[in-house]
Amino acid sequence: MRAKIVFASMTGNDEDMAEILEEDLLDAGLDVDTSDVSFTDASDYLDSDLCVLVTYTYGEGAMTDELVDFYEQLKQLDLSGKYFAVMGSGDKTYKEHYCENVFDFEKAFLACGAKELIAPLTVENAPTDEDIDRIDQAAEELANKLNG
Ligand SMILES: Cc1cc2nc3c(=O)[nH]c(=O)nc-3n(C[C@H](O)[C@H](O)[C@H](O)COP(=O)(O)O)c2cc1C
Repeated sequence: MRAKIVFASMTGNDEDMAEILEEDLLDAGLDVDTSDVSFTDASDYLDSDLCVLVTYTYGEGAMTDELVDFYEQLKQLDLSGKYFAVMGSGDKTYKEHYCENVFDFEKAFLACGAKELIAPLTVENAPTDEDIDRIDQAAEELANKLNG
């Protein structure tokens, strides 16, 4: 099974999350490729069974240019038969905009026909030990569902 993880990160929190997930999925025996959204075309997901997006949210949910480009590419894809998961870091002081881009991408993947394997995983700012445990558990759930 192949997993493609794409991350968007300005200050490193989402990159850290993506790296933790990558290690977990590799340990679970998946073939994993991880890349920065700025250097990735959404069509790269077409080579994978599991499509993952890990993203920040800035500007009260308005997407940054790098995210808009990727989002527009994603919306053109037919991902039926594939699985996806979304996660990301935000800050609850932004209230209704907390991790908004994570949920924007969840909707986009669903519209592309992909099947969601786990609930969106959100983290406040830098992942704590508890958050890392949650990412580990999410990876285990993903691997079990993919292999089951
Ligand atoms: C100017 C600015 C705007 C932000 N806007 C939001 C927001 O709308 N919603 C949210 O959940 N977090 C918001 N955040 C918090 C970041 O998403 C959070 O710090 C996240 O961990 C950054 O991830 P990164 O380290 O991967 O870039 C904002 C942070 C800054 C500095």
